Amino acid sequence: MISRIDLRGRRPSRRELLLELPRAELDVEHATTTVAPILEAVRTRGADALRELAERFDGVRPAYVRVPAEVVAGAVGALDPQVRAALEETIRRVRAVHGAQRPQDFTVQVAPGAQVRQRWLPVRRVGLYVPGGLAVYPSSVVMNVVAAQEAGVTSLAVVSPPQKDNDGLPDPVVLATCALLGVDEVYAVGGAQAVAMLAYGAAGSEDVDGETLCEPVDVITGPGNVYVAAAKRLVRGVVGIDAEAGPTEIAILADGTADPVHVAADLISQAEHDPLAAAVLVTPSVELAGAVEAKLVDLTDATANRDRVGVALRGTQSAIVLVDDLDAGLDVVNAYGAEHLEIQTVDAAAWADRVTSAGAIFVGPWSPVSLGDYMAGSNHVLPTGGCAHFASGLGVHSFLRAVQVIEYDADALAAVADRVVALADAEGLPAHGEAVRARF
Ligand SMILES: NC(=O)c1ccc[n+]([C@@H]2O[C@H](COP(=O)([O-])OP(=O)(O)OC[C@H]3O[C@@H](n4cnc5c(N)ncnc54)[C@H](O)[C@@H]3O)[C@@H](O)[C@H]2O)c1
Ligand SMILES: N[C@H](CO)Cc1c[nH]c[nH+]1
Ligand SMILES: [Zn+2]
Repeated sequence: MISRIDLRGRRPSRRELLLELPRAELDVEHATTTVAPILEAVRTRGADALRELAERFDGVRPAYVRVPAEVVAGAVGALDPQVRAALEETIRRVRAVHGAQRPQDFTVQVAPGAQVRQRWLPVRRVGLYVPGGLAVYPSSVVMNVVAAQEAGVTSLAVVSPPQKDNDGLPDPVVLATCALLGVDEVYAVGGAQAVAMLAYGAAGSEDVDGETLCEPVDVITGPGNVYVAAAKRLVRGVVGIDAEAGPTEIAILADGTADPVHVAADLISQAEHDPLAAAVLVTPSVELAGAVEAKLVDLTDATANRDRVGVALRGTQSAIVLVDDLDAGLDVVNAYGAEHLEIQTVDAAAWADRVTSAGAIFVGPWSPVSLGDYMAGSNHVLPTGGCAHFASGLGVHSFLRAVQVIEYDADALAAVADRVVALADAEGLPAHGEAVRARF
């Protein structure tokens, strides 16, 4: 079912690897043509367009576009106690890790009386996307909200698609998780239309035409399908966005010591997200490759989302890549830049230290990706499609800006006045120098 790519006997360059490695055929650029009219409809027609788009894409007309605060708060009462306990532990761990992420302000005295300070400021208001198409994601509420709260953001709006089986409200556990985190601004809006509403704001409350339904935000974060990714690409510049976090990817670098059942189970765990999800095993062990192939067949047959898993594993985005040794395997995973990379080898931590590109790295046999999805304390909103080569996963930094504050006294300015004038003249901008001279 899963294809093989055999790189044994040769050491492809990075350029060749990028051509040969499997990758989801996800055309975000093409999807922008589908979503551009959706953005325009929401920008110009607000709540009316949101209700129509929900009917068209989610199959339900939501009773409320903005979920009433009492409905959000009331969802906690209906939570299964075990799910509530699990959510509370997740929140505790994610908060502990994200609380430690806040960068320090600093002041540098560059000369006597001359100082430059750097302050980190949270953005004013954020829009947090929580997917809800093929599956629902209360855990993504935690990842988005806790990161924003730990950055110091005070105005948070959560959006998630209306669910047919919840009267057009978002998933009940999503609502309850918002309430547990103290968020009461929640919208039953999904897909590109949610991104548009957050970026441009929207008018048209439940019963008063023209009244503001949603104020625009400064930053939009969160994972989603190709339409969500395309909409985020289109509104970048109107608002800030995080890295593209599209269909899930897992790569595993494993040697002959890895347990084939663990490797196969971990590949399947991420393949169940989406028919476009990518599962890639990189190994020098032909025995492991064969055993994993066999286990993939057995475990896929037995799993609930077998149809999605089967499509994802057979797709051109998934493969078992055979290499000569772990050094060659490291070249492969570094060129691939997976959203999630597991290292299941002897001396796993040492191999992990040599990884240069991955959204998150899971080290050794006891750190599966699904631990990170829910409970590790790390963030599960991670860059996909090779974006890990230049972008980080979601974190406190996603909601912060650095502002430099410059303060010189008279002597400190006088000490460099001639130098400023020299540079201003060299650039043909003498008024810059005159602005300094005018002070003396
Ligand atoms: N990278 C990460 O950090 C991360 C984390 C969690 C989930 N994910 C990924 O997020 C994705 C979630 O996708 P999903 O579909 O389940 O939920 P989603 O909420 O992203 O998408 C559902 C929405 O898509 C829109 N839509 C559906 N078909 C459309 C069409 N033909 N035209 C325009 N809009 C359309 C609808 O408005 C619907 O509300 C999965 O691919 C999953 O792997 C990624
Ligand atoms: N694996 C997903 C990130 O790509 C996150 C997730 C949430 N729930 C389950 N999994
Ligand atoms: Zn997952």
